Amino acid sequence: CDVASIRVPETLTDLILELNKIFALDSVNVEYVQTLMTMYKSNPKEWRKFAKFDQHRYTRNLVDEGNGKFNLMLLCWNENQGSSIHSHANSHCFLKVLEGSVKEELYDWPSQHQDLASEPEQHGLECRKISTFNTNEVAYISDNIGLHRVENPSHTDKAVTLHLYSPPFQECYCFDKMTGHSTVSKMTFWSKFGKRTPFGKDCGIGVAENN
Ligand SMILES: O=C(O)CCSS
Ligand SMILES: [Fe+2]
Repeated sequence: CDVASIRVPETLTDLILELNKIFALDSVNVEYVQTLMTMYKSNPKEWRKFAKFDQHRYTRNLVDEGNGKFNLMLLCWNENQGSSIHSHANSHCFLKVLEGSVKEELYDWPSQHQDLASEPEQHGLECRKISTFNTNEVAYISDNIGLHRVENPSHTDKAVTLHLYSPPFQECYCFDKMTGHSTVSKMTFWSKFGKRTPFGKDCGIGVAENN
């Protein structure tokens, strides 16, 4: 895409409006979306109202439902909080860092043909790449790229990330690193549009991991 022709989204509201326009179309231009999300310069004043932290696990806070075409959400990671290894339900997943930085571990899917005679630990998942994304940078993943695990590696600083999933999804697979076994994980929201959702229903992917 011709970067020069992209109108820079000055505010989070601009970005959301532009994303709604883009996803109203039939096909998704991943590079365009990634460029657009990168161009938005994070302004905490615009997203603070969605940023809710939990001492036990990272929180998922719904910001916009993209007219049914995507979910846009703010994830808040206290020090050393992270997700499990997970997939993305055949959807696009864009992740922009709004504050701090996050570490992404990329994994291959477990091989379909597990040699059942071999020991379970030989079915483990191999981390094929580790990346760090800093404020305003945007990561992209989809199931045909692989699985990943995201965490806030800092012992001193929080992290906030903006995630866009299209099509939206409510559950995904999360994987045990040692055995490669997967379970279905239902994903819910700690808050929606800035308001706390009914208590007890909030959970991210898999079990909270404090590294
Ligand atoms: O809880 C989630 O949506 C996964 C965060 S890393 S894409
Ligand atoms: Fe993810």
